[in-house]
Amino acid sequence: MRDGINDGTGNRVVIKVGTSSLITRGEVDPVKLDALCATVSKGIEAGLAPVLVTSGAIALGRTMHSTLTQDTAEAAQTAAALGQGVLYSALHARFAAHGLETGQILLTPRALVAPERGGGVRRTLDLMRSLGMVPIVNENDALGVRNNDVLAALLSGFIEARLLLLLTNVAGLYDGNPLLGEDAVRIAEVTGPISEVEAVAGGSTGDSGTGGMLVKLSACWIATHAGVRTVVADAMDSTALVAAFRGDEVAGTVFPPRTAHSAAPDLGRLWRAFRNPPSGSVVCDATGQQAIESGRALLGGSVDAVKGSFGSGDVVDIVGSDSRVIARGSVRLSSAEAGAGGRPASALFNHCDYVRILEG
Ligand SMILES: N[C@@H](CCC(=O)OP(=O)(O)O)C(=O)O
Repeated sequence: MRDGINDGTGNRVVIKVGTSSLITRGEVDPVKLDALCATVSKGIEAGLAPVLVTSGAIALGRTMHSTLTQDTAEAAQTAAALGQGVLYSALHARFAAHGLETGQILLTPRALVAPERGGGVRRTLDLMRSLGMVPIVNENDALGVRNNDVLAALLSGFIEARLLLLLTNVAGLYDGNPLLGEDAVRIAEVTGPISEVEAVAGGSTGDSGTGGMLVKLSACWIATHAGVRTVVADAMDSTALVAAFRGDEVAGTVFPPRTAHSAAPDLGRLWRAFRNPPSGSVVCDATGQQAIESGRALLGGSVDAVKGSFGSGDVVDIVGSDSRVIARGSVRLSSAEAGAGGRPASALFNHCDYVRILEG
């Protein structure tokens, strides 16, 4: 039963807040933090059970040591090691002032996509929820700095959330960059083909987080293909959570689920297919298209053309002869191997490791 606001399972929501919506000039911003506390408090008053995913550790840590401004993975990881404690103590103290008890969980995508690792995470979240605590999640950056939007999307599928709310410093997806004063129009709802939406977002660098809007879309595709409604909204709008949950008008962008909610979405497959924007594409013939539509292996013999340059393990689109993207996945063969002209007989994807693209 997923319909009632207070039915025990249907009230779960994941709220992700980006660096730009918590940190100003290298410090936790009290005004932004209060806006987040107000969002969460209003959600709890309305009967929701929020899990928070917050960024900001790297930005905080970089200001603590001059060498940590370097653009290297280890500088970011060390900055996160310094900044995480400061970030969490600020969150813990301010939430406590709002009467909310919090607890910190550091995760990686792998902990959510591998069933043998997820049990402890699930039990921790369940107990925290039953004790009325707000879990505050961040990526365990020492194990690899990736992207918290994607982590939050995986978490929303993992807990079968009713809503993923991505809070940022622009109120949704625009067809330009409103922060640069461009005459940009907000897109209220995204139901069209994902490649068209990405083409719009590619020119929209409105969000100042690590990945910008294009990477945020990767998270939207993971969550909506796991059956979770996703909304991108302005972090300062503390009414957005409850409005988005109720399906009321929100000053943001709504991504309706692209599949019926599945009790056990294949999060590993969704992660591999959508963790990055695609590096290229393969155009397949009618036989290949039929194989994809029935979930079978796409053989090299069905590839008519290869576009872009990609390596084994990269994300690529599978395009039908009508130029429509029909699937996306983590490819086994590089672009050189797939397009060598010899039309290799072997499968392009390990274990049919692609996700069929579903329109909203
Ligand atoms: N774990 C990192 C998150 C990095 C990240 O994804 O940042 P953002 O794009 O601002 O959500 C941190 O706390 O800084």
